[in-house]
Amino acid sequence: MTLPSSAQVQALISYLEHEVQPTIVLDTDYNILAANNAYRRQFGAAEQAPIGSKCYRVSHQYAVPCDQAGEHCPMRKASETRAPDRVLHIHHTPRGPEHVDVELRPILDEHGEVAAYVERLSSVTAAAAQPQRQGLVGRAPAFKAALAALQRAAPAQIPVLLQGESGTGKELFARALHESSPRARGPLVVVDCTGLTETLFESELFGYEKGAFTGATQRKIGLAETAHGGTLFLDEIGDVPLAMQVKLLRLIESGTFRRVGGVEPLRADFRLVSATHKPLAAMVAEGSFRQDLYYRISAFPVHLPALRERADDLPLLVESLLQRIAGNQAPRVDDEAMRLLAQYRYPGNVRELRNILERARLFADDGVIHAGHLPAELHSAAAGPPAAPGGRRQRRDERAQLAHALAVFKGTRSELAHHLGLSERTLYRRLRELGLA
Ligand SMILES: Nc1ncnc2c1ncn2[C@@H]1O[C@H](COP(=O)(O)OP(=O)(O)OP(=O)(O)O)[C@@H](O)[C@H]1O
Repeated sequence: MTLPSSAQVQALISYLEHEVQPTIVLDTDYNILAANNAYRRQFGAAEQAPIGSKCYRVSHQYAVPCDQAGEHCPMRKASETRAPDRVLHIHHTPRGPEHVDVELRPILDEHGEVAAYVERLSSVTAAAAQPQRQGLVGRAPAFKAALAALQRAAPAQIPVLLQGESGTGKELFARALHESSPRARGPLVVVDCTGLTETLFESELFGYEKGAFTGATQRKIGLAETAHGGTLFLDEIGDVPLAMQVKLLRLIESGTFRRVGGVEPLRADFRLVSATHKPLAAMVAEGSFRQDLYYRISAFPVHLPALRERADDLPLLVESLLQRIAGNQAPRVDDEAMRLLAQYRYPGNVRELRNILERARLFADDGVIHAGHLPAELHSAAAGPPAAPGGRRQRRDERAQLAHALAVFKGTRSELAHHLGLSERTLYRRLRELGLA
């Protein structure tokens, strides 16, 4: 393989020097040949370019290329396809580990062989890979897949559907998507579609004119109008009454609506993000959700993993949540307590973990959370048979955990739901599904 002549490399480097995005030039053996000004500022140690170093050593502190360390290597793929590749990696940076969007382009020589690569990097601000006091944190593969999807969807206008169990961070993801989009300066308007009657839903979403109904003493602007120039987030869209779904469809398709009691068609320009924990496709099949609306809202579906699907993230989440709950007084978690936390299956996901930690830290007089500070269901989960993959075993575990919580919890169902990090409705649904109601 011929390397580009040094004059060619120099021309390329001088072209890239003033690119605003951090960029490096690599040879085919993973050596960094050059790094531009933006790279030195953002990723260079003491603003120095790591010329001559291997990229996997600099970015990952690996001794071998990424693909030999179990990660996707964009260079390997681009050398096979001779086409650009883009991946989300966790890079070692002067600020600690960070999610980085890596875009790699092969430079071909006159024989069509790859002679060098240009790699552009951008720090992902939507989520952190190290403990953080706010926003999304995570680094497990299932979390990275959801984050990579968010990165792809954010710059576009495409409607996004976030699907995940209660407490998986759907609202936090919607916020991150909005903040990473070109509409970040516009409003993010959250509509909770749960428990709204038809009339209430319509007046909330579209607003009403003065005198539209008894009590409408003045005009009210609806949430769709408020979202103009920003993002409209319809949380729990599976709960929208059938009769309202057609009006919602019209709003989404044409961007137009009428205030209740109004005649004038109005227009709102927003980006639509929806979320649900419900199986919308199955609801379409049984006729409780409109198929046309489903296709409209689900152009870009994103699966948000349950906490048990991203068990590697537990220590990172525990540390972040404790910082959020207790600030500088955040307690430590001892090994036995961490072992119990790691074995539990969290039907209420991150919200349930947060509630468990919020309670446990009130017992941590010596600044350490011990196993005895954790609720009974975590102890019984640890005493049970080891969890094995597979739906039936998982269902059995969840059933045992919920049955135990029901038996030992002293408060009301609504307090139990809060304790488990579930909404009351979700708790009732789970109990019904698991035959415990
Ligand atoms: N990846 C994450 N990193 C940090 N915190 C998280 C993460 N995911 C969820 N949380 C926290 O868990 C709690 C629940 O998150 P959120 O309300 O976004 O979930 P949800 O899926 O919208 O829940 P629901 O379906 O019940 O409305 C919040 O306190 C949120 O900050």
